[in-house]
Amino acid sequence: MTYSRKLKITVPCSSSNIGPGFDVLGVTLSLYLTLDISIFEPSSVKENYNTEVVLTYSGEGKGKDGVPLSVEKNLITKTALYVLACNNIYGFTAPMTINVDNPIPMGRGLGSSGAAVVAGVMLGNVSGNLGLTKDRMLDYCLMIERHPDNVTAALMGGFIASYLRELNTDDTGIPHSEELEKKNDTINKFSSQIVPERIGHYIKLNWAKEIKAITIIPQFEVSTAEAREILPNDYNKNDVVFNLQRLAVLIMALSQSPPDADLICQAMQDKVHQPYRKQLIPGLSEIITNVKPTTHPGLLGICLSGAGPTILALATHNFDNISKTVIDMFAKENIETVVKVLDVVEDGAQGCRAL
Ligand SMILES: Nc1ncnc2c1ncn2[C@@H]1O[C@H](COP(=O)(O)OP(=O)(O)OP(=O)(O)O)[C@@H](O)[C@H]1O
Ligand SMILES: N[C@@H](CCO)C(=O)O
Repeated sequence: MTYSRKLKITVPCSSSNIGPGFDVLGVTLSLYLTLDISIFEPSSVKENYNTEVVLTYSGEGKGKDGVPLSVEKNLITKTALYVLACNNIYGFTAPMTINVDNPIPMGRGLGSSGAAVVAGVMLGNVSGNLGLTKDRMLDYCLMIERHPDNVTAALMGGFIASYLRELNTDDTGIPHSEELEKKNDTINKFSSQIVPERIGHYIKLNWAKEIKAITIIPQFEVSTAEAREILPNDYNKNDVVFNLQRLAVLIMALSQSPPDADLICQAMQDKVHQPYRKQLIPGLSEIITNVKPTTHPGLLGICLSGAGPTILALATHNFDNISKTVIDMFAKENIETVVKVLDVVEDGAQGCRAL
C-alpha cells in the first residue's frame, strides 16, 4: 500500500477546577498527547476500513494496561467513529496506521480523557474530510465529555472559563467510555445523529506569566466517573456562594502580575468537590490545609487537579521545596508520586499535515 498523506495531531493536557471553578475553569499545560497518522490509498471500494486501521502506543503511554487497541473500543478511535457516524460515514474511509504517544497519565486528573476525546474528534474530522471548525469540534467533544473544562481547554488552549448550555432530553451522545462499555452501546446507535450546535460557550482568560504549574502525580488512578458519582446532588446555599465569590476573585487574581499569593491562596478554596473527594485521595485534606504561601515562599495556592488524585500547586519559584513537602505527605500514606513542573500554554490542539 502507498500512503497518501501523513498527519500529526497534538493535544495538550489540562488541569481543571483550580479550586472553586468546578466544571468551569480549565488551564492547558505543556504535556502533549500526539497521534502520528499515515493514511493509505484504499486498494478497493469497501464499506469501511476499520479492520485495516492499526493502532499502536509508544513512548510513556506504551502498553498502558487497559487501553484497548480495538478501534471500536479505544476512546480516541471510538470518538472518531462517532463523529463519522454523525455525518453518515460508517467507519474509517481508508487504511491507516495511528501511533499514539501519550505521556499524559490516565485517571490522574490531568485531562487524559479530555485530550483523547479532542484527538478523536480531530481524527474523525480529517478521516471524513468534514472540514469542521474548532468551535464545531467542541460540540462533538461536549456530546462525549459533558464537563466542558478539560476538553475546551485542550481544544482552544490557555486559561479558559466555559459552560455547557442546557441540552434537551433527546440530545444523546456517547457517554464517557466507561459508561458506554457498561451499556455495550455500539457506534452505529448514533448513526446520522444531528449534533446540536453551539453547545459549549467559553472565554479565554489572562494568566500571569510568572505562574507555573507544579503537578504532583500519585501512582494510582481515580476514575472521573467515580469522583463525580461521590458528589452530592444538592448543596447548601452558603457553600455555593462560598465558591462563587472565590471563583470571581480567583479569575482576576491569576491574571495580575506580580501575583498576590495571599489573595490567590484564599480564592483557591473550595466547598463543592474537594471535601467529598478526600475519601478517595489519602493525604488530600492535610496537603490542602497545611501547604500554604506562609509556609512555602513561592507558592501561590494548591488544589486537586481535576477529579484527582494529582495535586496542582501554582507557584512562581521554590518548586522543589513545595513539591517535596507534598511528596512527603503522600509518602506518609504509602503513596508514591511523580512530579512534573509544567507551563501554561496558549495554543490548544493542533492538527497538521506532517512533512
Ligand atoms: N490517550 C488515551 N487513549 C485511550 N484512552 C484514553 C486515553 N486517555 C484516557 N483514556 C481513557 O480515559 C480514562 C481516564 O479518564 P478519566 O476521565 O477517568 O481520567 P482523567 O481524564 O485522567 O482525569 P480528569 O478527567 O479528572 O482529568 C482511561 O482509563 C481510558 O479509558
Ligand atoms: N470538573 C471535572 C473535571 C474532571 O477532570 C470534575 O472535577 O469532575
